[in-house]
Amino acid sequence: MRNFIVTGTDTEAGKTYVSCLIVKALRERGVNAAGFKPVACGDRQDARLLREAGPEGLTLDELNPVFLKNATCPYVAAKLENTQVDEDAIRRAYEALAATHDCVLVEGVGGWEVPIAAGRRFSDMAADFHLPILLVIGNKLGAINHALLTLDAIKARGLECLGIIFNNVKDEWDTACVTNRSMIEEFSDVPVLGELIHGQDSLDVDALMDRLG
Ligand SMILES: Nc1ncnc2c1ncn2[C@@H]1O[C@H](COP(=O)(O)OP(=O)(O)OP(=O)(O)O)[C@@H](O)[C@H]1O
Ligand SMILES: C[C@H](N)[C@H](N)CCCCCC(=O)O
Ligand SMILES: [Mg+2]
Repeated sequence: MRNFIVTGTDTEAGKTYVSCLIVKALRERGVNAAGFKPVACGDRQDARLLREAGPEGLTLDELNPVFLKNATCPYVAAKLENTQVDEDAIRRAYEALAATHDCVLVEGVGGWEVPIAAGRRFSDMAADFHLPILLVIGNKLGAINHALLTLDAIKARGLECLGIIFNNVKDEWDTACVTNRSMIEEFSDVPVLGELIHGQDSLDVDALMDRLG
């Protein structure tokens, strides 16, 4: 099964929340899936949650090769520590995980165009991985713009967008939250592979698995 990258319309869109449900669901279907967090900023909670969802025995460092202490974009966080994001370390850790698992889910950091180094964005690193992309839309007023911009940016890099997961982070149903999905479906040709309500603790991954092949 193909590895893939999970990006989001923004930080806090629910990339980790959705990724953990996906890893769990794939593993329940017998796919030896594991989550990977190349870069964590501020804390390693994403990596801990992905480790909990995945196979036994992975260390945090195997699953999260770069951890920076400041809760900012990786480029700023690295500058504040007089260091740089070590993309070679990321690549080595990813290859090691990919060599021992059927499917590696790579969780991004913040949104698609987040700076990770001078002249480098997360999207540049994603393009170098050349993996298909799953977009998590944090459903709220403003998500349409963020989603269409992200989808256009993914396409502009010649990368495949597997599909969209609509994620209702909060238990709020204003007009925007109710109508956003129809707008995205009308203005984009990327399939919606699932929708999560607030607090949902399982995700049907059949449509995603079909897309992953
Ligand atoms: N469907 C949901 N139901 C309940 N809580 C949710 C849902 N989606 C996200 N959350 C919560 O919202 C917060 C942000 O979600 P999450 O950490 O997954 O975002 P993220 O996109 O991974 O952020 P980051 O850019 O920091 O990686 C978390 O506390 C998470 O538990
Ligand atoms: C620290 C936070 N949890 C994320 N990991 C990083 C978010 C970076 C956002 C940068 C930006 O788009 O302004
Ligand atoms: Mg996260």
